[in-house]
Parts: sequence; structure tokens; C-alpha cells
Amino acid sequence: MIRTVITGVTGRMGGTLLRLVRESKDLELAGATTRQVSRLESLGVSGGEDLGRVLDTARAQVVIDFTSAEASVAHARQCAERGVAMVIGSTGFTAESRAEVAASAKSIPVVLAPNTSVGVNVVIRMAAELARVLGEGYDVEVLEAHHRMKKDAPSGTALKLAEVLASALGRGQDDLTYARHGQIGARPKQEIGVQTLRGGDVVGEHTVYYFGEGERIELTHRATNRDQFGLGALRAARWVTGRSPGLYDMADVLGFQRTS
Ligand SMILES: NC(=O)C1=CN([C@@H]2O[C@H](COP(=O)(O)OP(=O)(O)OC[C@H]3O[C@@H](n4cnc5c(N)ncnc54)[C@H](OP(=O)(O)O)[C@@H]3O)[C@@H](O)[C@H]2O)C=CC1
Ligand SMILES: O=C(O)C1=N[C@H](C(=O)O)C[C@H](O)C1
Repeated sequence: MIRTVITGVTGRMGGTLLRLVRESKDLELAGATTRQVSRLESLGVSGGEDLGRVLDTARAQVVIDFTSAEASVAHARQCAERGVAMVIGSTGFTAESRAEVAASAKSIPVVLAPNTSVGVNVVIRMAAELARVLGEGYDVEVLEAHHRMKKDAPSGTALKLAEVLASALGRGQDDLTYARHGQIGARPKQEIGVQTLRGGDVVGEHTVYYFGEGERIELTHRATNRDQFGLGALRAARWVTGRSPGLYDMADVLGFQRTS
């Protein structure tokens, strides 16, 4: 059994992960963290607020962390100090905070993935392949929609899609456009638009549009609950436990060639 700690266990993903770890045959809950410590008892979970303290008694092999970029940076440092592997699903990283996780991943294995759903990762791969095949004759746009409580925008998945599309088309960060307003003029050929919708209880939707002359291709993934994110995270936890230190992503877990 793989001894697993879940951070942010009172969150939306934390609750999904708690149920899935309990249902799994090969992972066991070794502890959990939350800032709402009084809720741990009713969840039947042992743990506390500080991951370092939880790890000092939990004999954990892996931490699954869906919290926030800021919290994940601190959690990665605490795991690195104790030699515990990690799966990080948090989004909202800046180049600097990602570099901090990469620094921790010099001493422990870390899977850092803005989307742990296998289906989404297949879509990411197909999006790059479609862009390569279609080439320059199509205008590429990414649209994402999420629930009203989501804190970061665009979603980590939309940013990942934009990154792999840019790489497939030989374009760079400067070609990404996150908003349009006013007299913007004709669309530059090189542009890749990334647009955000927020509202209601939308779990997560991503579409890549390829607008051509006289046709349009749309590649869409819609999550209708959080289970596939959680199941993918458990798969990543099994894969990362006992690996060599390094920063990995879901492409590594799934045995795909990296797309960017
Ligand atoms: N990779 C993937 O496939 C997916 C990634 N995500 C990402 O996972 C993250 C969590 O999403 P979700 O579960 O919906 O969010 P929630 O807000 O429901 O849960 C976040 C949890 O993390 C805790 N947390 C947040 N910030 C901190 C902090 N600074 N220190 C300690 N604990 C903290 C919260 O604690 P408290 O309750 O005390 O506020 C809460 O328990 C987001 O970044 C989201 O984008 C989400 C779904 C899928
Ligand atoms: O916050 C969410 O809910 C989600 N976040 C991830 C992201 O930012 O890409 C993945 C998923 O779509 C749900």
C-alpha cells in the first residue's frame, strides 16, 4: 500500500481525492492537511494545518497536492526536506513559483500537471498534432469555462494548450493574446487567443478552435465531475512513488512524448 497524504482535504479536489484514495486498493491515507482543522474529525482523518508536522509522523511516501500555487511551493519545500514524492495539481503558477517547485524537484520526484485527467491529456496531444497538420492556414483560439469559485485565469490547462499549440506552430509567448477590447484591428496571423468564461458550477471545459476558410474544427473536452482529475492524480501518485528526483508531467506518467 502506498502511504499517501492529501493536502487541502476540505477543498473540492481534496474531497474527491479523499473518497478515491479510500476506494483504491493500493493507496492508503497516511494523513491530510487543511486550514479548517476542526473539520478533520468529521471526515475521519488524522492530520493538521502544517504539512511538515503531518509528514513528521505520517511515514508518507507521496503527497497529492491540489491547493494553490503559493501553498504548493511551500509544500514542495517541506516534501523535499523529508524525501517525500509529490503530485501537484494546483494551477496559477508564475515562472518564478514554477522555478521554486523545480528547485525542490532536484531532490524529490514531482509530477506537476495543470490537468491530471487522462482524457484532457489526450486532447492536449491531439491539439498539438492537429495544429502541426493544419499548419498556417488556420487561426487557432483556446476557450475555457469554469465555475464561479475558480481563482486563477486563464486555467492552467488553457495555458498548457496555448504552450503546446505555440510550440507546434513555431510561435512564442508574445503571440498569445488573453483579451480583446476596442479597436483591435485585423487579427494578426500569428496570434493564438486564449479566452476565459466563469460561471455557475462548470467543472471544466476546454475547446481549441481551428478557424479556416470555409470550415472550422473544434476540439472540446468537458468534465462533468471531478473524478477523472482525481483518478489521474492517483495514477500519477503510483507512478511517481520511488522514482528518481526530477520535475515530471502527465505526459511522462502516460508514456506520451512531450509536446512542448
Ligand atoms: N490538475 C487538475 O487536474 C486540477 C487542478 N485543479 C486546481 O487545484 C487547485 C484546487 O482546486 P479546488 O479543489 O477546486 O479548490 P478549493 O478552493 O475547493 O480547495 C483548495 C484547498 O486548498 C487549500 N488552500 C488553498 N490555499 C492554501 C494556502 N495558501 N495554504 C494552505 N491551504 C491552502 C484550501 O484550504 P481552505 O479550505 O482552508 O481555504 C482548500 O482546502 C486549484 O489550483 C485548481 O485550479 C482543480 C481541479 C483539477
Ligand atoms: O479550478 C478548477 O476547477 C480546475 N482547474 C484546472 C485548470 O486550471 O486547468 C483543471 C480543471 O479544468 C479544473
